[in-house]
Amino acid sequence: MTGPAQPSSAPLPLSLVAEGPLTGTTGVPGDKSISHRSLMLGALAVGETVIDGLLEGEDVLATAAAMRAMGADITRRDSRWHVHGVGVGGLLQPQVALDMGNSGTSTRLLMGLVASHPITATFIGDASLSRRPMGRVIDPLALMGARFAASPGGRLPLTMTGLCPAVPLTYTLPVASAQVKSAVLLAGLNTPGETTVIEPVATRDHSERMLAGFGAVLRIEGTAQGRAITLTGEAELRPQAITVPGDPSSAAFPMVAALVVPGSAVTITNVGINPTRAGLIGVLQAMGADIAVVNERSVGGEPVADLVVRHSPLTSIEVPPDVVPSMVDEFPVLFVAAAFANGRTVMRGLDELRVKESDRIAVMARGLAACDVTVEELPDGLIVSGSGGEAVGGGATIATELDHRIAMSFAVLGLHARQPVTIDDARPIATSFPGFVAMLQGLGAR
Ligand SMILES: O=C(O)C1=C[C@@H](OP(=O)(O)O)[C@@H](O)[C@H](O)C1
Ligand SMILES: C=C(OP(=O)(O)O)C(=O)O
Repeated sequence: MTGPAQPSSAPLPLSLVAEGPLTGTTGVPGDKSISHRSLMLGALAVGETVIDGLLEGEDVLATAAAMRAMGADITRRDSRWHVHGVGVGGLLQPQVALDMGNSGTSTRLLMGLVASHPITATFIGDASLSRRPMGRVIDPLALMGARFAASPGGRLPLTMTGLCPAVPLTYTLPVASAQVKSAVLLAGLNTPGETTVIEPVATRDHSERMLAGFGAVLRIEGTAQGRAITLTGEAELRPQAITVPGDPSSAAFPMVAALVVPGSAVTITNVGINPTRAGLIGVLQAMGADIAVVNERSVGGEPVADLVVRHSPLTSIEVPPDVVPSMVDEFPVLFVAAAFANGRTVMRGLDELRVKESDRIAVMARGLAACDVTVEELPDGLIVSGSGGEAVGGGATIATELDHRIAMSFAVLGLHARQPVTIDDARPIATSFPGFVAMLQGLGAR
């Protein structure tokens, strides 16, 4: 098996500054979670699925390449993506290793798909992805009958062979993870009988919404153990026309930038506000942020709104741990907002941040300290003592550790720092937010 894929180009240092307020209106690229799922389900429907607003980031392009390698026909024409699927049960044996790049979502969801097809697939990824735990999906998928040869610690590179027909399963999630939930449900699509996932804590529900939209039979019940999602297997999916809303996890960056740069007023249009994703808005509002959620509507079965964000004095709070799943990817940039708040912002229950593209608690704690922000790292969180709205020290070069959210978070911190903040490598930003720098420049950053 091959080792982690290496980036081909040279590191790209980045430093952004704001010499005045950020102003204007911007959109953000399509939702990454929804984009992955639209390609995967389109690839399992017979007929043509057309996708508008797909995120053309590297993570989603890795999913597209893998679905092509397993038989789907996926093309981009007239700024739309056209997917001709193979039908549930129709995935072909890939002839090459599936290169997942930096993307945990691609890897874990595709492992679910492979698990109930009679094919063997090898998954590889970059150095960051090759450190991330896959045991959390291997465990339930092995119970369904898939076989695995993984690298030590249940990591990539790994090769797996699916079982067809697979064994239906009732599985209670041991970690709050939409990726694990989705992997089991996707495996259930080509499995006879009913597959049930019970989640003690609700996680993002894009898979459930989209499976229902494609015509799968799905039942969702509240139980004493949590939310139980039951999928009837051997499903037939009908192709769809999908419009992908803007990604709230990407909108988080201009949102926090506008809050912390004095005098700013920014409108972010077409942002997904699915309650299982929108936790950051409420947390920032509880800190005193002036964020108006306007023009609420529904796009492709998902709630969407425009966000009008004005520079605001922020006050520290203790963030309730039960909001964590609804904003799990937004904590790095919330740490940045906290760096400008008045007082100590306490954030706990963040164990999952340690197994993302980087250890996001440790990497953020180190970088903030290097920029003269006082932080206290906890085993499961971070306490940030803010500046009360003043510019932070800055003046550091941040190691982004192949983590797009670390890179973007420190780019935002640098917008209100006395000395420039330099990101050692901006290339990871392209995994989720191509156009990030141009977006901030459009609002007045330099
Ligand atoms: O299902 C998804 O699309 C995602 C789920 C989350 O991961 P976990 O399931 O590991 O919490 C999130 O961090 C990731 O960016 C996308
Ligand atoms: C954790 C993330 O993504 P993934 O797990 O798909 O790599 C993220 O986008 O912040």
